[in-house]
Amino acid sequence: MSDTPKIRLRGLTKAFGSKVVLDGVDLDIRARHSMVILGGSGSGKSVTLKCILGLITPDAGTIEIDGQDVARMSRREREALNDRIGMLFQNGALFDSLPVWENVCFKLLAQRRISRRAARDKAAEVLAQVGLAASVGDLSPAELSGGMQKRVGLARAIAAEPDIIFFDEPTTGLDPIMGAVIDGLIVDCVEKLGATAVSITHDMASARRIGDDAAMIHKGRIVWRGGAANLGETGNAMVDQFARGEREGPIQMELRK
Ligand SMILES: Nc1ncnc2c1ncn2[C@@H]1O[C@H](COP(=O)(O)OP(=O)(O)OP(=O)(O)O)[C@@H](O)[C@H]1O
Repeated sequence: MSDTPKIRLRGLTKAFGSKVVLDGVDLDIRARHSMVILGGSGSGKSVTLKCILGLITPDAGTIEIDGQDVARMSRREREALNDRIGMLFQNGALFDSLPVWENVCFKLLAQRRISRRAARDKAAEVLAQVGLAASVGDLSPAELSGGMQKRVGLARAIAAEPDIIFFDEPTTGLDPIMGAVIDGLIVDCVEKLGATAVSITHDMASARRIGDDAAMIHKGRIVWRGGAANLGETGNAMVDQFARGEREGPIQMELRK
């Protein structure tokens, strides 16, 4: 079973009206590895993630997690799977009505896996991992800077020690040093927690730091897959143009409809 990918996508297709966004996405994501998904704006990265998360139902194709087709799961099985998934949303997506510590331990509290007293201690511990003082736990998310909100979002994503973690633009809006700190935490999630990480990023330095594997999506299809370390020098003209941010190359900017 060790060769079974953590996540296996085959022929994933999704259209919104007449607009085909995913056009047969095939992708294997290795267990306990970090995969970075690259692609231009509007290429279908977030829609792919939302399909895996069960937030969007694909029109066709299969999604297998640990070899199990998610479309065939009972509601209870799907819920159990979701409990094993952590997600860092692009904007943090914190609940403003709850203090930071409750945000961090939201899932553990909702599942009654932890008492409120223990949750405060757990929140302090996880906040320290992302470089925030325990006192931040008593603040409201509205009182935090964007970068702090991002770190709290990361703390929330890892607090329940998930098996799979999705990161949507984890370093956007952070200063370069904090970006490197967050990258280090993502690597730790994989190396220390044994999680499988899937990240969407436009930050190539970050992609090289956090990724074992990388895949590029273009016009709703995976057009390349390889190691993340050599992004920019892969020999694939499309990937290298994208990774180097060059205007000239096979990818032409299209007017957005
Ligand atoms: N719920 C939806 N209804 C209609 N169209 C949608 C919906 N979600 C996404 N789209 C469209 O699907 C296309 C792909 O969107 P997606 O969010 O996956 O892009 P992306 O690759 O993540 O881009 P970016 O890097 O800009 O975030 C876009 O054209 C978007 O407008």
